[in-house]
Amino acid sequence: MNRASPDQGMPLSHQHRRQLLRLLLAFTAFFGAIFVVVNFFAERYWLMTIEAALVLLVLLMLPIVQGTYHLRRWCLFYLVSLYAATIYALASPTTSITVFSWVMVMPITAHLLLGRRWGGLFSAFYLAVAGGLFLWRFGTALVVSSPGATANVLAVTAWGYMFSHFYEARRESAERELSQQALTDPLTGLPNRAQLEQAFQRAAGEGALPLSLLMLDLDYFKRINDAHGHATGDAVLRRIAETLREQTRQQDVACRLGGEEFCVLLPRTDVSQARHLAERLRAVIEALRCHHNDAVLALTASIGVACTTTPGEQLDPMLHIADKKLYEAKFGGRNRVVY
Ligand SMILES: Nc1nc2c(ncn2[C@@H]2O[C@H](COP(=O)(O)OP(=O)(O)OP(=O)(O)O)[C@@H](O)[C@H]2O)c(=O)[nH]1
Repeated sequence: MNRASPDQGMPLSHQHRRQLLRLLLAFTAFFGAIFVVVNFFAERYWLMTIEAALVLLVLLMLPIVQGTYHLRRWCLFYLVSLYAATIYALASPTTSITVFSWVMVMPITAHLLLGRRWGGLFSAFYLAVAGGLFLWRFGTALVVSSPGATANVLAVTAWGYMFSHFYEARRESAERELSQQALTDPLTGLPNRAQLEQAFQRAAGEGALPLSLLMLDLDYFKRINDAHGHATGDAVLRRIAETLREQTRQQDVACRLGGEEFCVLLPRTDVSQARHLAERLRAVIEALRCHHNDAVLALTASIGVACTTTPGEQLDPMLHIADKKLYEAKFGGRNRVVY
């Protein structure tokens, strides 16, 4: 059986982070190997061993992160390993002051891998430790004697931190907004077909059986558009959406499939409960009084009901059945429920 991609159904950033982590692992292996050699000739054997261990670790991680479903854990593991190795290098009395240049890239790395909140916390912790180690190794005398150099280093580090923090905050909110737009019908604000698919997978995954589905289509909607204009038709669709929201339970998912066709997913609902709700919806829609100028628009809906008790059921066959029942309702004279 084909395994689904580990990024399927995840935010886009998940896929980006996977690629970024792989790139970082390759970089770490490459530069780590260089430092193993450098430290060997500098006779810093402990540091050389730690760097060799880091190289080995990242090489082992490379194939794992490609298919893991626990990407966040691996990002954390990588960062902790990188932090530990570099902190050891910062603390080693024999390394040069330039080893502290690594500190500047850590906030960017942590933010891009872990996001605004955890990336921010991780980098703040790392910067505090690195600052402490710097003072411990070189004392305040160096800071006082070269204020220009100190200001440069502090400014670049703070710059990197603020830039990545702000960038991640904006990126996260843009991603939230985009995914909300991609899952919502703009006219009615109801979930769209893509969100129905997700809700169905979730309900099926949780074993919320029996699972029912109502397919609802307004009758002779074209006549409303033709007689009163498209804007009135839109207002009617929004009113129907409101009615569906009011009449359904919190766990139900009412969505607009397109045109004047709606669907309601009913987890843990058997066919008789679903039929009951469908009859109620039909009656409420029939009793709705939508006003246009001085006219009162008469609305009715036909509803098809499908229900499953089978674990692992898919959305498409259920939609197909509900659609067939809806067609029977239309064919049988409209303003009725068929189950
Ligand atoms: N106002 C408005 N009309 C829409 C929208 N989407 C589709 N429609 C219209 O919905 C109408 C659907 O017409 P039909 O498919 O013939 O259905 P109907 O008139 O409801 O007839 P039956 O379903 O057979 O009862 C068409 O006139 C479409 O232009 C929309 O977003 N807004």
